[in-house]
Amino acid sequence: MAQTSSDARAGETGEADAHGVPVVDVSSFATQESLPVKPEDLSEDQRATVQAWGDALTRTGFAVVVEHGIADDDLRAAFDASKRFFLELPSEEKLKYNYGPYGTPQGGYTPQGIEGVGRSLDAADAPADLVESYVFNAAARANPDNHEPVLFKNAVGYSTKATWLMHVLHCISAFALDLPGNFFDEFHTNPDSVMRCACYPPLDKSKVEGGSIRYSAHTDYQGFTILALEASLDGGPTGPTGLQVNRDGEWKDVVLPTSGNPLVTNIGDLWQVWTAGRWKSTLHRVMNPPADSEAAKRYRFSLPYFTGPNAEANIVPIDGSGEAVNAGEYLRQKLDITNV
Ligand SMILES: O=C(O)CCC(=O)C(=O)O
Ligand SMILES: [Fe+2]
Repeated sequence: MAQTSSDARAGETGEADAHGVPVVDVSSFATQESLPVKPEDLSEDQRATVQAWGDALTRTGFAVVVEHGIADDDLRAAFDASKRFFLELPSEEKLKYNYGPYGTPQGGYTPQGIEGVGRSLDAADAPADLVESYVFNAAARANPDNHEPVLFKNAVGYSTKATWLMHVLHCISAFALDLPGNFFDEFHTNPDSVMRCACYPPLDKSKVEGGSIRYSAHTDYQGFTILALEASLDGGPTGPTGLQVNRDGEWKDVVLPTSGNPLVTNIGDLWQVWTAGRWKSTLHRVMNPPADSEAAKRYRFSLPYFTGPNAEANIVPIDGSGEAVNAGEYLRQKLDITNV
């Protein structure tokens, strides 16, 4: 049964809702072998899921998805490979997989000090973020020989599971927008999606004093972001995740529910265009833990998967208003301005 944390899940996941990001159980779709196309084919549970999903995205542009069917083992394997890459490989080895600045067409590794995601929002002097990352974009996935094999296998392996979830979210979204369930399929036959492995090292005081945070305020550029946080695998109360969402000018901590394998999802700019602003591409950031706290001494790992439409797709608002945006050109233009 679909539910948000404001009803039956309240006892369990109240914190997440209290912080403004609704929790949506997507099992009524995710467990199906094929996805429904016509509204009359929806079960009662599916209708409730559609309603909860549409409400969440209209209110916040964010939803914490639970019961999505991706196994803990797939996520754990991807996190383990990411930790091995960032923590165990020497810098020279990691740099073998650097093919240029963040957003370089080949994908690969970007050390700290290069990307300042705040620059994507016209903040041309935003400092570098406190993060290193490894990106498997479509070109990287097509050229395994150019990439670190253990990370490739596990991160790309996980991304194939996340791709099914993308289809599930598109189907639920289409119904929530009064469209046929397969409306978004033709725009995702060869999706320009990006699997990103992010590592936020323990805080370095001098960089913090220079104004850097772990990942500065930005909106995501493409379709849905499906974000896995390592804390979600531990099964216990997690407290603030570091991820903060801006609601009405105020920063709110995202806190995960303690069951259901939560994944944080949000829409990027292209879906705001698609929905003619009905759903918002919401500002978010990864804030530094308090100085000298235990969390400030720890690494933080996350696995954001950005679902792109096909690079050549033209995104036209579904209500016919506004101008078309070319998906590939929009992404390129954003990536090109995010390096320090
Ligand atoms: O690491 C996170 O929690 C979020 C990262 C993020 O917002 C992004 O990669 O776009
Ligand atoms: Fe983001």
